[in-house]
Amino acid sequence: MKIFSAAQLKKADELSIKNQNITSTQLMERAASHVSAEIHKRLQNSDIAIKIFCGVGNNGGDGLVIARQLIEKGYNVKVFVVNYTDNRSDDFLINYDRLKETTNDWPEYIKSASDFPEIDQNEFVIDAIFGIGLNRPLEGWIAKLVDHINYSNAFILSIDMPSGLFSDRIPGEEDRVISANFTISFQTPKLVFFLPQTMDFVGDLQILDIGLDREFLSSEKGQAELISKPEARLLYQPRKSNSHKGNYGHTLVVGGSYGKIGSVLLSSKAALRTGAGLVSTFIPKCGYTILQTALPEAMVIVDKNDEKLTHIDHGMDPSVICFGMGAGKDPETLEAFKQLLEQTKNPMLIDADGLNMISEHKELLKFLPKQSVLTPHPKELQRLIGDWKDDFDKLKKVEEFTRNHDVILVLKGSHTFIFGEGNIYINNSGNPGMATAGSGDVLSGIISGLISQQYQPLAAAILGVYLHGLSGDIVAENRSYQALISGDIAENMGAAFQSLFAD
Ligand SMILES: NC(=O)C1=CN([C@@H]2O[C@H](COP(=O)(O)OP(=O)(O)OC[C@H]3O[C@@H](n4cnc5c(N)ncnc54)[C@H](O)[C@@H]3O)[C@@H](O)[C@H]2O)[C@@H](O)CC1
Ligand SMILES: [K+]
Repeated sequence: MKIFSAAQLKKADELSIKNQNITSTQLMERAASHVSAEIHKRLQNSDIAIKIFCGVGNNGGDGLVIARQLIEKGYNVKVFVVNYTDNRSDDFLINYDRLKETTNDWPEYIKSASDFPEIDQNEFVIDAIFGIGLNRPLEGWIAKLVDHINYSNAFILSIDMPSGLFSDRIPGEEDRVISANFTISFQTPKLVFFLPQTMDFVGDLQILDIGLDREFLSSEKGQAELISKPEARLLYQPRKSNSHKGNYGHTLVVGGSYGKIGSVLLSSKAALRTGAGLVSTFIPKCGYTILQTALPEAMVIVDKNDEKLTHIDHGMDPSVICFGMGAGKDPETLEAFKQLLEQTKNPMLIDADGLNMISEHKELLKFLPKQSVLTPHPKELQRLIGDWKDDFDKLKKVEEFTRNHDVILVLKGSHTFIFGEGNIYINNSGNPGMATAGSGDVLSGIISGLISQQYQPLAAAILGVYLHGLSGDIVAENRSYQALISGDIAENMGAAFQSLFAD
């Protein structure tokens, strides 16, 4: 699903009105009807007290339509107009009149802090104060109203965006933003819903298709693309029945040091479970018995050194090399890594200490094979590209980095971002249980396993990240977030592949 800016959404809005020959009031009615139907489905005629806070623009207009429709269904609704200006949007005014025709309990006006209603924690608050039209931080009593709502502990549903959240910048530390439990957003998600600095304001997220212009939505380039099952499924390459292991490539996993052989084991197992035809490992001698015993499907070649990598003479022609897990940063390992980079022409996957060595020796960047996949977590990224001002600045800097070095970058996080070929992809699978040791090693193995099966590196990164999260979701469902360990993610890749096509 594409993610559009506020300006693009406004354009989609206008085009829909024109091409579908409807009025903006009709579009608002359609959008808000989807929301009230959703609320009705979940509340099931409950008699919970609903307080709807409406701004005086179109987000407030949505709130008025939702209020009218819920009142018509018999819900206990009280409407408050957050009167931040005397200028009302046309659709606000039309729906204000319609609401007054529906109920004798007219909206109350909030013009200062003395007008704030009490909000009980057992009530249900709908936040329709500001949407994508927000253009400056909230001030004065409006900022205080946001605190008042947030501190009530009532359940908060935000319409389109949590009020106070900008669609194109990070709020300042003093800025007030509604902390929603749930956000229902129109047509496409907004980029800020997925950025680490702003995602917590959003709560659970639901996107409602309000029928905006299809042609525009499909032809317009988005700011980013959200990867859920339908998008991931499109990347999948079926296996031919007439094939042999040679068709699925050879992944060479290089890494490990004394005490850290498990990382190589996890990556190798994940590559095999993802479908790599052959997996070999190159590790220090101390890991030989461990690997041969724990993973008999993998071949093992050992370094001359017992405890660390010093000379990576693999003597093979692998489809992809997955480097860095548990490798450490010993000077001899650094030298061996440098030689490996110089010798390798195929795209590589570089993780963990591979990334750290590059960060400390930036001259290595020029030896990176084109289209290699780098998989940093935020700290590793910071070492690699330096500091950033905020999450928007980070996106810009990573895009520049991937362009300058012709690489794919997978920025791991609760929503993992994948950067490549001028685009940003945001992963929508996975769960907090996956914040566990070795989870990244498994991801490296999965992506390498896909590259070895001739997926393009970018496609391998996007699909690999999605499958990794999906497998983690399947494990968490059976085992809980707490009990999930990274080996489970590798073990459950089969269920993840099956789930990709389950519905
Ligand atoms: N596809 C779409 O774009 C649709 C949009 N609709 C709704 O319309 C909303 C956008 O409506 P508007 O453009 O009227 O904007 P908003 O309702 O978000 O904001 C209203 C106005 O408030 C003023 N304002 C901004 N920041 C302020 C601040 N800090 N303090 C005081 N005043 C401030 C601005 O003049 C702004 O235009 C969407 O979020 C959505 O809820 C829906 O009705 C249907 C379809
Ligand atoms: K809102």
